[in-house]
Amino acid sequence: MGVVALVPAAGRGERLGYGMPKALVPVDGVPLLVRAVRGLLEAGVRHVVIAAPPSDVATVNTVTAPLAQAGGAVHVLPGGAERSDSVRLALEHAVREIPGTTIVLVHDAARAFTPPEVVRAVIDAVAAGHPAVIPVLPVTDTVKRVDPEGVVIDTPDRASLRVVQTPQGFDAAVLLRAHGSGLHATDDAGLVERMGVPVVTVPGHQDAMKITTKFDLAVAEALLVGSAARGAQ
Ligand SMILES: Nc1ccn([C@@H]2O[C@H](COP(=O)(O)OP(=O)(O)OP(=O)(O)O)[C@@H](O)[C@H]2O)c(=O)n1
Ligand SMILES: C[C@](O)(CO)[C@H](O)COP(=O)(O)O
Repeated sequence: MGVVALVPAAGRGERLGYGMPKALVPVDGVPLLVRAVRGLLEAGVRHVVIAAPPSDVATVNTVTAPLAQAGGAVHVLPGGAERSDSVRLALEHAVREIPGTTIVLVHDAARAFTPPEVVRAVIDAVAAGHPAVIPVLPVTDTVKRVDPEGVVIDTPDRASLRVVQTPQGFDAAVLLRAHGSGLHATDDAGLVERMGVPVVTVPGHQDAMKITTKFDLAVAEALLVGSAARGAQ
């Protein structure tokens, strides 16, 4: 089973406003990207392809080199203008350069605290024969659809809604076809869905939240303090 993880990490992190690409922002001295890749390696992934901010490829190589020494192969290449471009570039690299790639995970560097159990659950479900697998959480707020003026259209039944996380896992050939389809979506499973391929869900985890804003970063720092305190008990 050849599992390769693609890590889109080329975003600018404008909403976080830290003055550097978000993937390199440290939490307790360790960049988000390093934490995300470490989680994948801990889950048993052996090849990780990182789409880095084009101006920071050398820095990303430097910060991730020690991870490769710890038993995984880490490949770094420049990402693209949009997240989907970064994923496509990393996918093309994986298919070209890593023989035997059969299962592909796509995992946001920004979801740096995703527990390895979530990664393993996604891999296991793809290995069991599902062509596309995503981790999800229930929606805890009431959600409304609104028109461009902000007037409510309706209230979808939240029992059928889910919040979607990463890693998203795919049969490699299916993901390659999805990225060559010319379709657009905000996540990789969205492309696969539009091709009519079934996408199944596994339970996500609150710690797999996407660090987007300063508030999210503060939550991540609190999570780390909490887990250090639990470890010391
Ligand atoms: N051109 C891009 C844009 C985003 N990403 C990655 O996709 C993931 C999800 O994107 P998001 O969290 O929205 O990050 P940013 O694009 O950096 O955020 P912002 O919109 O605030 O700049 C991140 O790991 C980000 O680095 C990427 O690889 N290439
Ligand atoms: C892939 C994703 O993290 C699933 O929730 C999300 O769609 C990424 O969205 P972004 O707007 O590119 O950050």
